Amino acid sequence: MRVLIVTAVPAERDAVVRGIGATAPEVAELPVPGGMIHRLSPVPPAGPPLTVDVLAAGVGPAAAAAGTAAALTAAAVARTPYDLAVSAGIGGGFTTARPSPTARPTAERPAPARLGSIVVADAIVAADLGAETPDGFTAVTDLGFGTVEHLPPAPLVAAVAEATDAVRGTVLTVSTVTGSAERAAELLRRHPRAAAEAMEGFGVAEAAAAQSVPALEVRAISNAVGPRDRAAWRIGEALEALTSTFGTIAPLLGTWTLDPEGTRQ
Ligand SMILES: O=C(O)c1cccc(C(=O)CC[C@H]2O[C@@H](n3cnc4c(=O)[nH]cnc43)[C@H](O)[C@@H]2O)c1
Repeated sequence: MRVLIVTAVPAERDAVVRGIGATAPEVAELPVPGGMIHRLSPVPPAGPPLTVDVLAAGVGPAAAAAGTAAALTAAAVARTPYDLAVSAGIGGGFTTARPSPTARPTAERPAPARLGSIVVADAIVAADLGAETPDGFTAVTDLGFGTVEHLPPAPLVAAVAEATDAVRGTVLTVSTVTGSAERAAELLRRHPRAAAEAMEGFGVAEAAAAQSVPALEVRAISNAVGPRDRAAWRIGEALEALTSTFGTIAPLLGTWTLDPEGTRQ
């Protein structure tokens, strides 16, 4: 089982590597076109050996897609394809339980994603891929092309969320970080199940889908989605949460396709 984890920046990559490295020392640094992979070999509780490669591919969906595609293609050409691609890093959390103070709470909304908590995406959604029209935002899919959503494997989402006590919900991918209460409310109105926002998940998932590789997104919440308040960011705490989460889930990443006897489904 081979897993590719893609972060935006080296600080996130190092946080993930520290977490996995607690039980599996880094074994190699390998160049791929445009980047450097850090390779680890955690021991899975069952099933075949596990190789986890971690790559910092840059900020934003385009850099994430380019880095992911390069790593996936290099592995496929070497006849050692990846079984899973994971977008990981810090993110903004939707910390309110409803789209606006006047909106009725719905059973659909995930729990609020508080600072330092973990969000696992059960849907990875491109939130600003579309067109502005007189009637408001229209997604590319409503214009008749492309896709705006990728769904990670449900058994893997459940296993990771249960092991880490994470919030499960939609993680939005945006090219512009939300900076106002109005924009946050608009995103929640369009995506009532949104738990977090970041800038890379859809890029990783789109590149993975192009090669029929499943994708997952894991975000540690560093700030609330909404009005800009740099003093309130908790990047250090979020990176620590990322480390602890990947220490916990690394072995699981190799087992989600196994049946109860430990053989591949
Ligand atoms: O300048 C700002 O107001 C601002 C607010 C939050 C984040 C940023 C970044 O430039 C970080 C981008 C980087 O981190 C991820 N991230 C973290 N928080 C968020 C967020 O609230 N919305 C979107 N992305 C976020 C993102 O995935 C990037 O890798 C600046």
